[in-house]
Amino acid sequence: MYLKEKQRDYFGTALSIEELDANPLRQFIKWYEVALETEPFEPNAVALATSNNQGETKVRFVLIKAIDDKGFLFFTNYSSIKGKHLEENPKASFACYWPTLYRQICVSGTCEKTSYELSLRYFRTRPFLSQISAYTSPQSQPIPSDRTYMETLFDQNKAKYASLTVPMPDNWGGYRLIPEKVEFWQGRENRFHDRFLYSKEASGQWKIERLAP
Ligand SMILES: Cc1cc2nc3c(=O)[nH]c(=O)nc-3n(C[C@H](O)[C@H](O)[C@H](O)COP(=O)(O)O)c2cc1C
Repeated sequence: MYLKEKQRDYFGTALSIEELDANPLRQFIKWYEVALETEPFEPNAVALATSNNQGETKVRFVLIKAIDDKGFLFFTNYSSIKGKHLEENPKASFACYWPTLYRQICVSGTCEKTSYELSLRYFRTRPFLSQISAYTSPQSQPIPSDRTYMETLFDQNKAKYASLTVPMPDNWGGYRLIPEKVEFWQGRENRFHDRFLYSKEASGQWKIERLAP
């Protein structure tokens, strides 16, 4: 059965090599700032793909919380499936799609854990109840099917830490995805898109190539 679609043509404006920043992280930020204005929800949501050393793969969404001069930062539970995958195989990719702009960005590279200090600094910026949630949840572990089990734990921890600092769990923190390839995709009319791929060369320089749509 074919799916009913809400298909549309893409009317993005031309993207040329001249307007691209030499650094893909800066180019990402340039596009992100536009997406912040046009996307109704969470332009920092990206589909993150990981795999283990058996070749099993999984993709799921995370929020990119920061970009520094090395890469893209997201935060999670290190005992989750992504955490276990990245322990075995630090290679990962993510893609984001900004429909209002007809734009996609695909990033692949290698993940490293952020420092304890950086993870803690971010953990402390989270609202109290989000800290309680991270503290309470053994993310991605099977738990009793009745939701009251987690809600009881949540309420107990909320009461326990009401006037205390919530400890950041030992297995919670950030990853930095250090890019090796970054592709900027601008949807154009008749599926005749503009695509530019940045590849990191051994010298550390970025090479930029146009790809066929
Ligand atoms: C829009 C969106 C953003 C999300 N952001 C995060 C995030 O930043 N960190 C996180 O651990 N999970 C986030 N999640 C939940 C993950 O998709 C996933 O369910 C969870 O991390 C467990 O994944 P894993 O077992 O594959 O590691 C988000 C989900 C959605 C839909």
